[in-house]
Amino acid sequence: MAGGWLLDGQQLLMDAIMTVPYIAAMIVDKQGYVVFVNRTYLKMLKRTEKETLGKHVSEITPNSRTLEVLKTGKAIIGYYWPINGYEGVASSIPLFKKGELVGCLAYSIFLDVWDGKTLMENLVNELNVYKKEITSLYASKYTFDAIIGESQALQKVKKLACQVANHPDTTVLITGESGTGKELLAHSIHSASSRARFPFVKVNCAAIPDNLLEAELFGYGEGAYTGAKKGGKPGKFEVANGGTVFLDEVGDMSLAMQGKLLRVLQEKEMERLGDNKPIRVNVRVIAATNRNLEEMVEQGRFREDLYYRLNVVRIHMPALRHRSGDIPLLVKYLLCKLNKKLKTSVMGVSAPAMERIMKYSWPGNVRELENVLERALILAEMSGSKTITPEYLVLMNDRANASAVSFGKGLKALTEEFERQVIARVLEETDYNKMEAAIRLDIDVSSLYRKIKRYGLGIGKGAGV
Ligand SMILES: Nc1ncnc2c1ncn2[C@@H]1O[C@H](COP(=O)(O)OP(=O)(O)OP(=O)(O)O)[C@@H](O)[C@H]1O
Repeated sequence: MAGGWLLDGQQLLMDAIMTVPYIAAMIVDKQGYVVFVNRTYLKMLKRTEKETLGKHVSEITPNSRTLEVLKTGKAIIGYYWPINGYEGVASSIPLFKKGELVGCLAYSIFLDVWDGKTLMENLVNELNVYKKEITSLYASKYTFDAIIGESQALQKVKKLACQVANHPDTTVLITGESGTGKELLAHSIHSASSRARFPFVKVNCAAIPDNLLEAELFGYGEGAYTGAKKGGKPGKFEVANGGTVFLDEVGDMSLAMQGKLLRVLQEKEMERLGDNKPIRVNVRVIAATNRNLEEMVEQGRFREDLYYRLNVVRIHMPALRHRSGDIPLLVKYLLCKLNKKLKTSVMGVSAPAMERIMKYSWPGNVRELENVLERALILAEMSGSKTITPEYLVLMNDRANASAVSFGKGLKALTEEFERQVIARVLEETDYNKMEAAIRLDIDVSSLYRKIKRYGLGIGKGAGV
């Protein structure tokens, strides 16, 4: 079909173009007579090859700008090209041989015709597969059934959470001590809401340094900084589109980041870093903190306007010591869960061990209970016991012990004892990450190191102090 003046390489290219289903392509010679036309073009023209080859371009497609190109020798890229009821974007490119203009290539991409449609469908299907994968990657892991406890306090929490689940746009603030199940509750709210088939994306605001947190939340554009990924990177707000963003430890966000978050919550729109294209944000925000936000607002450490934006529905997770009636149920549930995880078969807890568990104050709440039981279970299994007895329970600040220790001690010694226990607990909870522990304790890292040395707490992972 091509004219005889084409080079071998060009011939190969033309053969390829000939078979591409969604590109309409035509070549005319320098006078404007058709010397090449592909199948897609013929379908659009509703002509046969015989009726087209050798005809003048003005007769075949009067809206083409090919003749202009033949006159000027300059390419015209991306012009509007209506033909036979279709609308396309065409380009006309001059062809030269040994510096002399020999013709013009005109082509247009039509995605709404024939195989182009199939291509589009394939792309959409592929996109849906990726969307599904992202959703399952970020699927919420828990429902309300996973929240164990029948105390009145917990029932109240679950009832309120169920109600708010039915309002998928309402921002929720979950407060409570560390380990009380705030994240568990956030997952459950998402799972019970109409956003459940979209992602649940968690961001730990305390664990990420400020300069990285912004990119984590909002993503960055291609040219945001040297070495930025091609095409940029979506932030968690974009990934969660349609679903829920869970901002854990929101009280640990810097004031600067608080301002940026507030803007997104107010305008429901954000921009990637280094990119000024606005992106619509359709997510529910659930924030959680173990800090006293009211106090932080008073001290100027938390923005009042953001506080009100987050505090639309407030759910407080009660501390375990305030609902000790839930402990037996939790122990039963956790033993079952841990036996499965550790492939052990420790069946129960002796009455004296349960008494000790019930008396303990559980400063680390359910997380601490789970950790203590895990250790006890391993110790019991190692000793061949099927029951957890008091000697397998390693408790940090047993109330009974605390009062024994406190008896006859001065305030300074008691304060130090308390400080030691708190630091030990936070270190354990943060997996001995000193940076994170220092942030949680609200002291600087150097003084944390001094205290670790002083109290002999240099145990655990990375504790090279
Ligand atoms: N009511 C509960 N029933 C069963 N498991 C629970 C319950 N509450 C908490 N847990 C378990 O305790 C652990 C800690 O819970 P979670 O991470 O939700 O607490 P959190 O309040 O978000 O803690 P932090 O403030 O430290 O992030 C998890 O393993 C969770 O599954």
